[in-house]
Amino acid sequence: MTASHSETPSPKPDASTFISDHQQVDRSKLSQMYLHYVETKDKYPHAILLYRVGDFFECYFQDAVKLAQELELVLTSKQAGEQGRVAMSGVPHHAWERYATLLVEKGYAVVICDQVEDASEAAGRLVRREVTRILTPGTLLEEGMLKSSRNNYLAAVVIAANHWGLAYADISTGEFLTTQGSDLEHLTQELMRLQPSEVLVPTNAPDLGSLLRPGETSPHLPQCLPPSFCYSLRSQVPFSQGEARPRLLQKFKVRSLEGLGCDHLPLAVRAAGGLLEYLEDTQKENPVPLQRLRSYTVTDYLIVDNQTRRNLEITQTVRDGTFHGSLLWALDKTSTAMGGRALRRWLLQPLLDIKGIRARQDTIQELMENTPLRQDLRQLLRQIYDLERLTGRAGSGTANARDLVALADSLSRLPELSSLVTETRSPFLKALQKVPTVLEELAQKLHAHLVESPPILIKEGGLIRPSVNPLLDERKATVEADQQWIANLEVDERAKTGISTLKVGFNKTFGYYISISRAKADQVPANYIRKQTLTNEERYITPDLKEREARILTARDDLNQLEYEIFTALREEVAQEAEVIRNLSRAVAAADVLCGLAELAVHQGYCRPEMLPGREINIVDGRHPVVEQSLPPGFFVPNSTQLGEESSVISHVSLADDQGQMTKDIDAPAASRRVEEMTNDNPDLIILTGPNASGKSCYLRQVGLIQLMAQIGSFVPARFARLGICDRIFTRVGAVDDLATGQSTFMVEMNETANILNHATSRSLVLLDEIGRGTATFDGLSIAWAVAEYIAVDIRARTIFATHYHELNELASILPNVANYQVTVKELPDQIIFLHQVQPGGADKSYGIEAGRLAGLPAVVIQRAKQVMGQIEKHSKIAMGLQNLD
Ligand SMILES: Nc1ncnc2c1ncn2[C@@H]1O[C@H](COP(=O)(O)OP(=O)(O)OP(=O)(O)O)[C@@H](O)[C@H]1O
Repeated sequence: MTASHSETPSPKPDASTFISDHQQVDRSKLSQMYLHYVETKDKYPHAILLYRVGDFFECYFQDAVKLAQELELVLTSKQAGEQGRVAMSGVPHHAWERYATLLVEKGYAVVICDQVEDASEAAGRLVRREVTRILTPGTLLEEGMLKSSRNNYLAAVVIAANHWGLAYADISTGEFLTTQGSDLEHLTQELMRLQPSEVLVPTNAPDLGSLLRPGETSPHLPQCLPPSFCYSLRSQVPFSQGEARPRLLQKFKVRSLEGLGCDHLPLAVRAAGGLLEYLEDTQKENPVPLQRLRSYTVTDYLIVDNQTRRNLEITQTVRDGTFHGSLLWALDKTSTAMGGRALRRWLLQPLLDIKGIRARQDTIQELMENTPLRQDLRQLLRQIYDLERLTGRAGSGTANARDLVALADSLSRLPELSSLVTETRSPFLKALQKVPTVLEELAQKLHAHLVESPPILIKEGGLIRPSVNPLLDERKATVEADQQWIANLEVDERAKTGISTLKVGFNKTFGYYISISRAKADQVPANYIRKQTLTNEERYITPDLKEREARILTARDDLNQLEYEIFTALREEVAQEAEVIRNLSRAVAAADVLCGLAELAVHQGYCRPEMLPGREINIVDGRHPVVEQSLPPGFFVPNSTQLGEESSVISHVSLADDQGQMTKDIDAPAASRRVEEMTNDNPDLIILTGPNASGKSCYLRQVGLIQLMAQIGSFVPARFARLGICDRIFTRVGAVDDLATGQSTFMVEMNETANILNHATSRSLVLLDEIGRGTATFDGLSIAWAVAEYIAVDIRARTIFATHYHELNELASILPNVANYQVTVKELPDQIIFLHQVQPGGADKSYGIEAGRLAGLPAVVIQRAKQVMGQIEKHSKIAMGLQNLD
């Protein structure tokens, strides 16, 4: 490796000594190769062009500068003909995937221009080079570039006034969906759920084709699109109805879009058509097989906004963003990569449909009751590789022989899987009963053709078994005979010359040669022609040897070529069956998720929640699914929850308090009428108090997680649960300053709270962990009070409101659908013991001063704090004070 390609940080290059803009060169003065480079670069102005030169992929001009900066490589220069020196940096060719992955992760598109013939074939002329691959963040297929546990989505959006269309595809698995809606907030939430690696946006920007990296802005990007994604600016044309529609019809070979369920969804169609055109444009070399387009409606699923997904730590923890410690971590007992991805999708898109939920529950129950079946299935599933992605690679022509062997191994497990589920009731398991014969035959054929452990490279032979193809066998025999001749040569020549150390060797430059130590050089026969002198040896060739060599190399090339052709034909056969394989893969993935959830339910002692259309949330002895798993067995203290039961509605509870004045004072006659009908035995809103670290947040999240788990069809960590379906789960927990947008903690908190108040319904679950802490105490308390009152009276969302403002406990005295609960502690003279038990009643004091005392604040400060506290409390009877308002 030359110093120019080493991975040490680049010293500041002297840019005056070379050209670093390909537009500025006089092309007539460029040598042939550089001319080809700049012409190729013209076609891909927005991507980084990696150009194969011998053992390296090199970049020149501006790309060289970018590559060196981004990957901390040395930036140097190279003579490019009469034009002079141009900026250059590069990476070793065998490691291109690693470097390209880093670039793509940073939001760049990468174009690979490879040598498509051997330098020796070029015989003096310019080696033929072609663009073999275009990599963008949303169009990856290479195994090493993708995370097996999650989908890699490419999305496309079309926005027209307040309406939007969104299509997305994972080209590695073939999934392709589209939807549209009329609330831009839903579009943002959908994008946040999908976390696409790349989003296509039709614009009339002058720099079409450019890729905005996360955080980069453009006036052409609609405001509602979150800045955290990569955006590809595309022309409007393929996103027009006139182009999108026929493109979809042609792609899926249908006469009308009705069959795809999107006939009535013009924006969804436009987004899907635009996405398809992008794939056709960027994947010309390797067209990817996509599954049939499906359409869906965002509001058919439980809406979990990004904030809530984050706060409930569904796929990663808030503190350090790790998978370990997330809900997915606690629930994932899947055995296949496909199952792992499906579970993630389920968690990010829980259901509203009770029938769908119950079908999943029934399967889990069946698998829990039938332990041998569950265990056999899991055992077998573990032997199934990532069929979805293997098929994708076969379809796009990027699979190697090992991929096909893995695919064949997996396909040949399917009949066993099918025989396990012959007696099952669940439709999810029944879907595995029928394995199409064509797949069994395909597996047999792949096994019969390919050797058991083929090499990674597919153009260098060693892939195909004997007796598959007579011509191949013949060529193999010739090559073997020639190789034997070479092997015998060493023995023969030793005998002939009497030189016992004589060896026959091979290298790329000289081909076969005879090596003799220099000390014996005088004994060399006359027909030996000296080719090279090394310190201790001389290397010779003979006319015979060269003649043989030419034959061997040609025969081997022919052999390898034939093997390659047989292999690509097999790969093509797999691609033909992509749809059948993927349909079955989906069934395997779902069965895997349900098996895993059943296993989890058995081992963690989960119960089957009874799912109802109403508003009730009744959890007996619920546990936090993640915290429970992080503590030693039996350490987690279970707690119950009772919220929003409709059956308990009674009609004669007056809003008036003991003094009989409140109905008038709240000044909300309509609301008060509704409130009159409720009881706080089954409240809508719980005010939860308790000292720091007593377990308020944990309890709050536990309720949210149980509800969410129930709506993906899972069993839940509780002794008993009866749960009404929620339309949305909202959370607000202690915010951190949002430095990126320059918003203060308090503004973030207020924005989040406003979002909840504007969108929650009586079917929503709202979890509030402190409101109003980021401002002056009285402002904060007043806002917290008003928010709680609004949610309880106007929205009637089922809510748990954890707070240190124990003044909020007074709300329960005036609103019958509010109840106070506290997390209990035991106070000893010099410590507080956390019992983690949630019990009815409000904490009568906050423990802040107590905590200060235990932390060692001077006694006089503590004493004074208590006096101040006493004074404040005298004046803070809020409910009574409100009575005096007009
Ligand atoms: N039910 C429980 N059983 C056992 N341990 C628990 C339980 N609930 C909480 N804990 C433990 O107590 C710790 C503190 O809990 P949590 O963060 O919920 O307290 P908090 O009351 O919200 O505190 P703060 O008011 O400071 O935010 C948790 O990390 C957890 O380990």
